[in-house]
Amino acid sequence: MHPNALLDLSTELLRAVLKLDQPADAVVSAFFRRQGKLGSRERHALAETTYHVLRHRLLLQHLAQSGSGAMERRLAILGWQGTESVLKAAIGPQEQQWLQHAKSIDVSTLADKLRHNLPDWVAQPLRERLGEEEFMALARALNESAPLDLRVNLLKCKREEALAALQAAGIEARPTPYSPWGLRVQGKPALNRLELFTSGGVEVQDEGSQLLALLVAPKRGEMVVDFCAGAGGKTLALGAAMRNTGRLYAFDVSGSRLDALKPRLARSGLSNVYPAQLAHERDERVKRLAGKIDRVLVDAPCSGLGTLRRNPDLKWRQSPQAVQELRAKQSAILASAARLPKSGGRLVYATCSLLPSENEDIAREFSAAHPEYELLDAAELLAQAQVPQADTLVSDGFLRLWPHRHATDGFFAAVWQRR
Ligand SMILES: C[S@@+](CC[C@H](N)C(=O)[O-])C[C@H]1O[C@@H](n2cnc3c(N)ncnc32)[C@H](O)[C@@H]1O
Repeated sequence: MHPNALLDLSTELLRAVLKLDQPADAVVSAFFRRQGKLGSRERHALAETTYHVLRHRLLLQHLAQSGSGAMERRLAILGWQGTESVLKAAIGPQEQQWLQHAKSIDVSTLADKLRHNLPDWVAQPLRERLGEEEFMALARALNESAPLDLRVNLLKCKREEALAALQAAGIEARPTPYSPWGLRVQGKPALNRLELFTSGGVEVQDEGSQLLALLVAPKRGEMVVDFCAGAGGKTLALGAAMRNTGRLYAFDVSGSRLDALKPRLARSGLSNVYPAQLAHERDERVKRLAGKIDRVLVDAPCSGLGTLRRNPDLKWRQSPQAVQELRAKQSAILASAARLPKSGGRLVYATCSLLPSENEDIAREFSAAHPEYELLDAAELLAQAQVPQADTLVSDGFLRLWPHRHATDGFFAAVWQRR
């Protein structure tokens, strides 16, 4: 495609994504479906440019003020992630000059906000929690792309065998530092045609998600509920940890998400999973299982701010009001799910948020209202699950994963045992 046309498409895609009325990945996929003729390199350049602009939106909008032409074109030029020669061929001498000038600006001299590229309402609680230096390290890590992590399905193969199969396919990978099930792949190779993947030997799953399943630690033959199973990332890990025995209920209010679990379930070889759509968190089904369950995972709906490396649009699409509403939902789901565990059973509340308001605050409120639940130390549980350096993953007894410290998405988990 001619460079001019490619830059125009990049501008058009940015215009659609920056409306921020839908998730960026959905807008990008729909755009590529409409532009069927784009080659893989061109798609890569457009997608990376879009994500770069979303990540560095405050800085790039600031720099774009001095240019001329459509704002989205200026942003596409400033954020261009395709080859330099394509961009050069697509822009005129005036734009070239402006770009040179913008690139010569020393970002470290600019206002704080333009360096961390987070909205104030997100930056403030994180800065309070981490202090200035570590907050900036987190902001940098959140603006990088996430590595590709896999979970080895131990029902199908051992981690070393999966590693060898990847190597034989020319894919470099190494064991993840914390999860005994994980492999971190070099680059972003396509995996979906690989026999290891199609036969269910591996699933794509961030190491942090794997650690959540390790905290639930379900055993053979147990009754387990994954209360917010979605497309089943954690369900699959739990089912494999149960060695395909017992009964694992995968609940969710979203039928379409549960539908997305089905092909993954088929690949995984699991037959102990029972997906069920709930009308709401107080559905009759929950009442029927009250007091009968060994382990319950509540992977609650949340702001998703721990996944900004993958979903940078969330920082612009979420709001303090939305988080307030989510908090109410989180408390209601946790309170209802807490009816399920039997005496001695385990309850895990987890999010992929970084905000204390969706994490420690919810967990502490729950502890205060539920004396029948004893808070367990996540570090001890992870150590029992053979996770190395477990104490470095935990603060005040809660699992607290941070992209800048642990190279995982941001995750939180609290674990209780019913007395
Ligand atoms: C963080 S996502 C779950 C991700 C999933 N556990 C995984 O590992 O892929 C939260 C899920 O909660 C579901 N949800 C929202 N409200 C719910 C409710 N009242 N009861 C049960 N699930 C709910 C959403 O549909 C969404 O799939």
